[in-house]
Amino acid sequence: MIYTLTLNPSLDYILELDQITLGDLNRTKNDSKFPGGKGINVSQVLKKLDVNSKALGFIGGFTGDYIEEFLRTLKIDTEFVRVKEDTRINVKLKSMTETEINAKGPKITRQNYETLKEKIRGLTSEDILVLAGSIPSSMPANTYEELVEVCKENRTKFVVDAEGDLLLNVLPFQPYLIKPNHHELGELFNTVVTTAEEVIPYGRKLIKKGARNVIVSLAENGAVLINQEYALVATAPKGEVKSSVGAGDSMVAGFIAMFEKTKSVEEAFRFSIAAGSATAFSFGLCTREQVENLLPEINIERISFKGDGI
Ligand SMILES: Nc1ncnc2c1ncn2[C@@H]1O[C@H](COP(=O)(O)OP(=O)(O)O)[C@@H](O)[C@H]1O
Ligand SMILES: O=P(O)(O)OC[C@H]1O[C@](O)(COP(=O)(O)O)[C@@H](O)[C@@H]1O
Repeated sequence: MIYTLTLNPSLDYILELDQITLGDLNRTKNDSKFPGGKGINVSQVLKKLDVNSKALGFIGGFTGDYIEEFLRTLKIDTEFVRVKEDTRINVKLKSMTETEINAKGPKITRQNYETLKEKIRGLTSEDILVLAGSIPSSMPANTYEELVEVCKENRTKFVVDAEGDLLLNVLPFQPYLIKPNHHELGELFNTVVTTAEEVIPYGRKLIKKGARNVIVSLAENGAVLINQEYALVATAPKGEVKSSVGAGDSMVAGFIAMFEKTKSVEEAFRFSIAAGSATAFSFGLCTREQVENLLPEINIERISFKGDGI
């Protein structure tokens, strides 16, 4: 079974405006609400790709009710731990550029955390856990390390999509896949990386630290997959971006869905890019049909590291 873990779910509130003036009254052209948070998005895209998963994490208040109800109508299994405060609302401003304001999230008590941890202890070597997104600020900074340690003990394969130290600190536990975007990769090494060529050496450093596969996404410039043996450099399809919220999460879901089916890293990678772009070209998340239509537009070049050391 695939489990997704969203410690900090969100109700994403997407506001479209022609332009935004700070300090002034602004009115929207369109607005929409989506249940979000990285793991929840992964579960939703998996479902669209006909793959079942169970969503775990913390949920609270009226925003939490909305998310649970939404997932129920999509027939996505959930086993959330209820918390007292409301699940956060993340504001996404879309005008000439995209601006995001992600809230810090509700208070999580020690007891809430223990209840969640008990669920993670129940996973086995047959399961995959996707740990995705930020952690509420009331939780200890080493939360992900503690959880992946449990995975390691139970030989549960795990995938991590998180930023900064949250990501760096899980690497010694050998995540099967991590997916920083190029900004996040640069921040890990106090530098700026923009091209596939610049990404590869830093991606290899993450492999050296323990990751099995690294996908670095480059938005409209595609993505690079790096592992011990090779790098795959892929282009992204061209299209009109409606909202790129959830594009990265769609990549993670696309990779897992196709890898489970074919066990081919290259096919899974191609599918993951198509899923990311299909979401960027939609309001909300991609559909299977949109993903399949984009597959022929993706070119992948393989660079072998044989005899190159790491
Ligand atoms: N403007 C775009 N045009 C085409 N594809 C895009 C665009 N933006 C995002 N994507 C697709 O979504 C993937 C993830 O996007 P990115 O913005 O890098 O990740 P994240 O959402 O994690 O920040 C990219 O690798 C690409 O396949
Ligand atoms: O947990 P974080 O890092 O605050 O991110 C949460 C946000 O990420 C999202 O899951 C989108 O992520 P991506 O655009 O990286 O795929 C939103 O739905 C949500 O608002």
